[in-house]
Order: sequence, then structure tokens, then C-alpha cells
Amino acid sequence: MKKWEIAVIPGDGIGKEVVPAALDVLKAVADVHGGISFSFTEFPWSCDYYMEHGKMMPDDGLETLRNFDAIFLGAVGNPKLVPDHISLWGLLLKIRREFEQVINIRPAKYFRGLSSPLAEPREFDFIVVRENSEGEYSEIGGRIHRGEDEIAIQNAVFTRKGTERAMRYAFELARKRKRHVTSATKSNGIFHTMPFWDEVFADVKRDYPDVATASYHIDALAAFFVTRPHTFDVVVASNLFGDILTDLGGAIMGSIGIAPAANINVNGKYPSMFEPVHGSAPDIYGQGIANPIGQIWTAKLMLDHFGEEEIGALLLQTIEDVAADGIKTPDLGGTATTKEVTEEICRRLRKRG
Ligand SMILES: NC(=O)C1=CN([C@@H]2O[C@H](COP(=O)(O)OP(=O)(O)OC[C@H]3O[C@@H](n4cnc5c(N)ncnc54)[C@H](O)[C@@H]3O)[C@@H](O)[C@H]2O)C=CC1
Ligand SMILES: CC(=O)C(=O)O
Ligand SMILES: [K+]
Ligand SMILES: [Mn+2]
Repeated sequence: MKKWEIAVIPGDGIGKEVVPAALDVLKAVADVHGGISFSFTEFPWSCDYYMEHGKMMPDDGLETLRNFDAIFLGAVGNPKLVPDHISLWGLLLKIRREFEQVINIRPAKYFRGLSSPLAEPREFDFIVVRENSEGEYSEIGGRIHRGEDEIAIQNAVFTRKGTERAMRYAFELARKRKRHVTSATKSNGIFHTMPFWDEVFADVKRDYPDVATASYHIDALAAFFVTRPHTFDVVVASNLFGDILTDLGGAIMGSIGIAPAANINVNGKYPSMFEPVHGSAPDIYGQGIANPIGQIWTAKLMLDHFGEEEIGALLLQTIEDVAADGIKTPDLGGTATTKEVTEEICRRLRKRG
């Protein structure tokens, strides 16, 4: 029996609704599999925690998390209580950085049973590889003066190591898929970092002559995600571009509420973290209608990471079946609750197992 120790951080808002839902599904997965089990240790780190303790997590929080096989997180952010840049940098981004989770994998695919807002989508299936450790997400910069002389400066950081690492990851991934990598650039407007990005891409692709490539400016690429998403396989993007493209990836699937993500530590020094693309959705929190699929599909990415791909595939198929049969939350045009969708997924999993 293989046992995985999981640190669970529901976080804020609907994180507190969809994480328990996904844990129920993981318990069903373990039962059905028979040879794996999970131990879940929950941590209340969140904006509520901040209100009580003046910080998003305890000082030894990272030390505590280190010993787990993976971190399973919902979402962070409650702007009514804590400014977003404080809460995200104090928990989510802190874990990504300190645990060297340098790659963020975010798949999107045409989903059976979901009505995409695209009029007549062809079947698409792509993965955005988002650089997750540097780029436009940086604390470097500052503000001076007030009033009409006020100045804010924000520096983007692109290292050859980090850029190349994300690109190589994308090429290796493409080799296991349809052997195509698209680079998201903006070298016509961003004077230093994006021409650099293009140069590194040109260097790296020379090592992968068996993989076809394309490079588009981010504005055009965003439009292509709408007009011809079926033409993409692996897309490699900087931290910010990848962030934006993957909400769009969720939207064309039918809802950002189903988009999964994995923050991968590639050097094996620290655990990886699994959290969906979406945030804490304060606009729907507390109504019991949050779509749990993003969190559940994220659990599938965690299973893949553990090498449990077979049961992961069964889980994804079950999610699709439930959606195809119309058991959907309101964001997908349905009337089901978080609980109803979750219970139906668990029920069918157990029936199959
Ligand atoms: N990785 C993370 O933890 C992220 C955290 N955030 C934080 O979340 C808070 C809200 O941010 P927003 O910009 O509103 O983004 P959001 O992703 O939370 O919500 C955007 C829209 O999508 C809907 N939505 C999101 N997830 C859904 C789900 N599972 N089911 C149904 N509908 C869903 C929401 O109701 C909202 O209308 C902020 O504090 C923000 O900083 C935002 C994005 C990522
Ligand atoms: C913060 C955020 O939106 C993300 O990392 O996806
Ligand atoms: K999230
Ligand atoms: Mn985002």
C-alpha cells in the first residue's frame, strides 16, 4: 500500500468549499484503487488567519510543509480583509518561490458535455507551461513621491536559467504529445525582456529538431485561443502571460471553474503544489454553487504526479461523464450544487471500481 502525505490548505472563499469536495473524491479514488491511500493534514492559513495572527502563515509554515509529499491548495484572497498583494505574496506566491515550484502546468481541453462560449469549437487539447518563479511577478521596484509627482516602478526579471528551464520543460512535454511548441512573446513592445525571451527560444528549439514551433505576440495569441484553439499543443509563456492565457483557456472550456493547475518543483528538493487556476470567487462564496471540477481535475494532476496515471485517467473520464449528463453547477449553465456534482462523481467512481 502506497501512502501519500498531503498538506491541505483550503485558503479563502470557495477554496473552503471545493477543497473538501476534492478530498471526498480523492478518498473515493483511494477506495477504488485499493493500493494507495492518502493522509490529509489541514492548515487554516488564509486571510482569516491573517486577521488573527497578522500573517498569512506561521513563521515555520514552510518548514512544516516541507515534509509532505504534496500541497493541495484551494485559493488565496479576500480583498475585503487583506489587500491581494499582501495575501498572495504571504502564502501562495511564497510557497511557489521558496519551494522552487518553477513550472506551472495548466491544461485546457474541449470538454464533453460543456457548452463552450465559442460558437463551434473544434476539439482542442493544449497545455500552457507557465514560467512560475520570476518574470513580471516580482517584488523588485518601488514607489516615490505622492500626488501628481507619484512614481511607481516595477521590474520584471528574466534569467536565462529560468527562461530556458520553462522552455525545455515545454519541449520535453511536447515530445510526449503532438510535438508542437508555441512561444508567447511581446518583443514588439517590451524592449528588453521579450527580445531576450525570443533569443532563448531560438537557442532551445535547436535542440529539439523533431518538435515544430510557432511564436506569436501575446495579443494575437490571445485572439487565436478564441478563433483556433485546436491548433495548439504546448504553449510556453512567462509568468504573467501564462496567468492571463490560462483564465482564457478555462473560459473557452466553458468556465474558469474547471481549469486545473500544478506548481511543479522540478529539482526534487521540495514538494509540488496543486491548486486550480481560479481564485477565491468572493462573488459566489457561501452559496454552495462553486464548481468543484477545477479542484477535482487538479487532484487528477496530483495523481499523475505520483505516477498514478491510470486512476487519474478514470477520474477525468468520470468528471466528463457527469458533466455530459448535465449534472453541472450554474457557471456551466446547470442547476446542481457543489455537493451534488461531487457526490455524483464519487458515486460513479465507486461504481466503476
Ligand atoms: N491562485 C489563487 O489563489 C488565485 C487567487 N485569486 C484571488 O481570488 C480573489 C478573487 O479574484 P477574481 O479576480 O475575482 O478571480 P476568481 O477566479 O476568484 O473569479 C473570477 C470569476 O470566476 C468565477 N469563478 C471562479 N472560480 C469558480 C468556480 N470554481 N465555480 C464557479 N465560478 C467560479 C467567479 O465567481 C468570478 O465571477 C482575489 O482575492 C484574487 O487575488 C485570483 C486568482 C488566483
Ligand atoms: C495569482 C494568479 O492569478 C495566478 O497565479 O494564477
Ligand atoms: K487557485
Ligand atoms: Mn491567475
